[in-house]
Amino acid sequence: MENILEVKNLNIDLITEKGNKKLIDNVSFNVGKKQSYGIVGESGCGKSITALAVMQLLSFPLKTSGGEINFHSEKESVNILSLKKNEIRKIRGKEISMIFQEPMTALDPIFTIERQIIEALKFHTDLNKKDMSDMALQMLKKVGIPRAEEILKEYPHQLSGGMLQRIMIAIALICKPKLLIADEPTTALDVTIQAQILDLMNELKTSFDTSIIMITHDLGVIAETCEKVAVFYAGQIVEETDVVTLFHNTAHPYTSGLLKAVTSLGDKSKNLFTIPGMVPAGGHMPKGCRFEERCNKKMKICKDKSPELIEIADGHKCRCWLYAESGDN
Ligand SMILES: Nc1ncnc2c1ncn2[C@@H]1O[C@H](COP(=O)(O)OP(=O)(O)OP(=O)(O)O)[C@@H](O)[C@H]1O
Repeated sequence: MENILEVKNLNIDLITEKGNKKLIDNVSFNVGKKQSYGIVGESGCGKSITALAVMQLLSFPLKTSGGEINFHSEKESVNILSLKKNEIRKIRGKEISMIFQEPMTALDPIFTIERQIIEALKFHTDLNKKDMSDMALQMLKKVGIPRAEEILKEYPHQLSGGMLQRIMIAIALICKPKLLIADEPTTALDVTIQAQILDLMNELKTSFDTSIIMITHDLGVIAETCEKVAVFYAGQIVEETDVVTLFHNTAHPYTSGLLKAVTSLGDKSKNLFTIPGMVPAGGHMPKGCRFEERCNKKMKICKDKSPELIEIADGHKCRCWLYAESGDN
């Protein structure tokens, strides 16, 4: 499979008066053309800042401190990290779009829905006003908005959270981007609306041939939408594989913990399972495995030495001493 995005040894630092703290540590992954790639992990693992780096949207006190983010459009291949501001603007919103968790804060309360949808068209195309309005209308219909003509003239506060998220998707897709990054797109919504939005994204992915990076803390969302998954923990990838293997042949104890937490939600006879402890904060990483303190399979070596991300089976990578030859007690 050809790749649309190749992230190589990405490092992101937090700049502080006492020096820089590494928040993302040598993260590498590839997203295939037309593929849905999931990034999953608890809050604070570095999912969102990785996505912001792909859009070149990190701002002080965060900065990329190494690596490459190679984006392969139809026309050319570019390293996003080396693009100037005017160059990334041509890609952002056109070739790569992003949907955020909170549509209400991402939309501007003082502009109509129509104005917000055609903003990207104005910037990236030479279409006249009538054609832009027609496209906005068609797009609203595509994302399942009823009374689309009327809604175009309305303002964000007049619409429900589910409707606003559909509008965010319409804005993100209006220029037919090759890559769509969805950062917790359903977290703020009711469960039934969540399912509708995920169905819609799956449908649109097929009709627009878009690759998707789905960022979530919810393995249920991953199961519904993704083909390949990276599990993030404390600024590193700890497991990467196809979605079926992730659920049926789980390797990393952290992934097992996340899965156990989801399955215990559906079983009323059991207490809710949570992984004990917390994700270590950036700049305070332990010397050994970052998950060691919380791990129910830890060995002596885990405290002393950090494991590498290695291929444990075809296309299945894991960062855990359980799978390394030298991982004896
Ligand atoms: N603007 C910022 N200033 C300082 N630290 C930040 C900033 N943004 C993120 N961080 C830190 O970077 C780390 C990763 O944050 P990030 O938001 O990427 O996590 P996440 O996995 O996406 O979690 P969430 O789902 O809560 O957003 C965290 O330790 C967070 O505190």
